[in-house]
Amino acid sequence: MPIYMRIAAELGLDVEADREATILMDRLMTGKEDKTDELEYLLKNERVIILGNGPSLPKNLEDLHGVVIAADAAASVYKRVVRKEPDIIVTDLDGPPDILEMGSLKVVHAHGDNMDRLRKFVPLMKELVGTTQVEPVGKVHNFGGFTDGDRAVFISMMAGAKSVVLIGMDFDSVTEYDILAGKDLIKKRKKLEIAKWLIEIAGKMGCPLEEVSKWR
Ligand SMILES: Nc1ncnc2c1ncn2[C@@H]1O[C@H](COP(=O)(O)OP(=O)(O)OP(=O)(O)O)[C@@H](O)[C@H]1O
Ligand SMILES: Nc1nc2c(c(=O)[nH]1)N=C(CO)CN2
Repeated sequence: MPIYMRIAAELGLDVEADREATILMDRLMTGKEDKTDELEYLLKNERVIILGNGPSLPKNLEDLHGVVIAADAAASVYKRVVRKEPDIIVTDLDGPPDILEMGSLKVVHAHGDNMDRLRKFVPLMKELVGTTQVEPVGKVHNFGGFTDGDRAVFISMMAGAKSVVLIGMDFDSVTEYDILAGKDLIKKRKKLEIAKWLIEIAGKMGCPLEEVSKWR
C-alpha cells in the first residue's frame, strides 16, 4: 500500500477530501507566484536546519549555521528566542497566525481538514509554494512527507540539500503548546510517530541527515 494510504487508514483521514483541498488550493493560487524555483535555489547544496516544535527547541537555537526552515509554530519560538525570522516556514496553517506575517518563504500544505483555513489565509498571501499529500494538481506539489517537520525534510532532500540537521524533533513528548492549544493528544502522538517513521524513510532514501543521535 502506498505510504500515504497507510497513514490515512491509521488516522482515519478522508483521502477524497485531501483531493478536494488540492483542487481548492490550485484555484486559490490563481494569479499568485509559485515560489518553487526560489525554494529549490535556497536549499540546493546548502546545510539545512529544520526546526520542529518539540520541547527541546528553545534550548537548542544558539549558533545555527545554515538555511533555517521552521515547521509551523516552531517559527514563533525561533523568533522569540533569537529575534530572527526563519528563511522558510512549512505549515498547514494550524499554527499561530503571526507566523504568516513573517517575511519567510511559506510552503503551505492543503489537506482535507484545513480547507476553511486555506480559504481564509491563502487569499492574503501574494506568493507561496503550495503542497499536497495526494496527487499534485497545477501549482500544488507533492514533495513527500506528512507533518510539517517531516515534510520539511522531504522538501530539503528533493531540492538537493547538502546536509540536513534536525532540531526540536522530540517525537516522544508533546509540548505545553499542544496541551494549551487543546489538541487531541492521542492523535498528536500518532502524528509524531508517523513523522519519525517518515524521517527514517527519508534517511534510507539518501537524505543527508546530520547528527542523527540528537533526535532519536
Ligand atoms: N514534540 C513535538 N511536538 C510538536 N511538534 C513536534 C514535536 N517533535 C517534532 N515536531 C515537529 O514539529 C512540527 C511543527 O509543530 P506544531 O506544534 O506546529 O505541529 P502541527 O504540525 O501544527 O500539529 P499537527 O501535527 O497537529 O498539525 C510538527 O508537525 C512535527 O513535525
Ligand atoms: N486530512 C488531514 N491531513 C493532514 C492532517 C490532518 O489533520 N488531516 N494533519 C497533518 C499534519 O499535522 C498533515 N495532513
